[in-house]
Amino acid sequence: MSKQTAMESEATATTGETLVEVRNLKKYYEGGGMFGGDPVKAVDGVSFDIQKGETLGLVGESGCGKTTLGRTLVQLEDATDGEIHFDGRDITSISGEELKAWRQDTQMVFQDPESSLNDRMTVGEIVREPLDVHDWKTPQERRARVRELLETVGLREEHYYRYPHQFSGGQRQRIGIARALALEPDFIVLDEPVSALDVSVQAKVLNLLEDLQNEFGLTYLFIAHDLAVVRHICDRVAVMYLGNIMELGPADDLFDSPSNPYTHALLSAIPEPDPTSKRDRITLRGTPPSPRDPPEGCPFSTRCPVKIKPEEYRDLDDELWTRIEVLREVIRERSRAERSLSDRARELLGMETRYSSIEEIREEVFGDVAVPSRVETHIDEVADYVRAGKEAEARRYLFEEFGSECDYERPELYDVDGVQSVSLCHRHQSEHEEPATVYERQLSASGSK
Ligand SMILES: Nc1ncnc2c1ncn2[C@@H]1O[C@H](COP(=O)(O)OP(=O)(O)OP(=O)(O)O)[C@@H](O)[C@H]1O
Repeated sequence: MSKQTAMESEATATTGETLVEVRNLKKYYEGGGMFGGDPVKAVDGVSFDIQKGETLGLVGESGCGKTTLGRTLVQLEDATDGEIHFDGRDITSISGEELKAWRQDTQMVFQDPESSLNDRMTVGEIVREPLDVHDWKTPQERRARVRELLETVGLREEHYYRYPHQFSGGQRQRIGIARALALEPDFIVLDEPVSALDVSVQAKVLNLLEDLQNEFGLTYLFIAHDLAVVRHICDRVAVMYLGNIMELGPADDLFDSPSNPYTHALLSAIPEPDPTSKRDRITLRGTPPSPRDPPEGCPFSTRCPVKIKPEEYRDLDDELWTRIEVLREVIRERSRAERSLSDRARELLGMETRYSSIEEIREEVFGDVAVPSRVETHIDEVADYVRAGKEAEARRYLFEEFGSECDYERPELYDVDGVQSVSLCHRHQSEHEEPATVYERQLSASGSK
């Protein structure tokens, strides 16, 4: 398995002509409130290319940064750092008239056709607005263009003077698509374009999007939750977690043989259409960390079921290792939670608070497993810190004692499956077992119990 930088691996990810090149893109939202606080790292250094005419899918759990990435690509948000090249030009550094001219080439279609269309404007006015803003040709030509666009998306001429609320969800989404097409863009970000629609209508809108792509040579970034839809419509798929792209590859390869531990987990959560088929389900513990306080190493390290153990604990039983990880997660959650003044007061007075004592946590986590003394002494230390109210120190202690490269080193993107797919995981280094191998072993062990 060859190790590459993100730039190198993405440059070779696909063959065709490149339209969009994204390099180490970051979008941070500065902390609000009186004291500022840490920024929300919504997009935290992503690199990828989009080829002309392709549909790149972007998937991941709610809050992982998909919409922010889409909005930043079309410059509805300013990038905090990094570069976005369109046809070779870095558009993060343009402004004024140049930016306005470039905006014609890129559009965004939003999830909710209910709220994204202005109900006080007629359909004709909504679709015509971008033409007016850009002073496109003459008023007569604009009207003719709108009529043509309505027909292109399967609406009728008489719809011109109606209002959005007079249409169904599917028809409203067609209005949004007609508006996005008005200035003949090259690139469209589709942000959950069919999620709000009935299943029967979803297929029609997806077919329309595919037809439009073929007719006008459009390039799409398709953001979605529904993995079945993504597999159907996308050429390649990028999997996002906590502001990072964990894996990117051709749709069929990624769905049939995922490389990244997070992709394995995400795909295992898809309901199986055939009830007799037995697919192993991977349950992830805990919740994703706050994007204000992401892990230092791999973004997925706090929840990864196949995380690399540090050298000195490689012989430890998997079950005990999982419990140590659970303890780390509990302490992390506690150090993250804001304790109210009344909680602090009750604690100082020795009264019951909503926080379990470290003794209770210990009993719950390690009560039914044998803990060797070389581990126990460290848990004792951690308990002392927690009793003294020093959760941050307890967390640090656990990090230093039980952390591995997954905790303290950010992985590179590695080539997996030849040159088409890349995955962000230390396990792709030759000295480690591949994620799929470890998952298989874990699943066969749990099956034989
Ligand atoms: N304007 C903003 N100010 C501060 N934080 C924001 C802002 N917009 C988004 N975020 C935060 O950035 C992170 C990424 O949000 P984003 O909406 O991009 O995720 P998403 O993957 O699109 O989620 P969903 O699937 O629910 O739409 C979240 O933690 C979100 O709370």
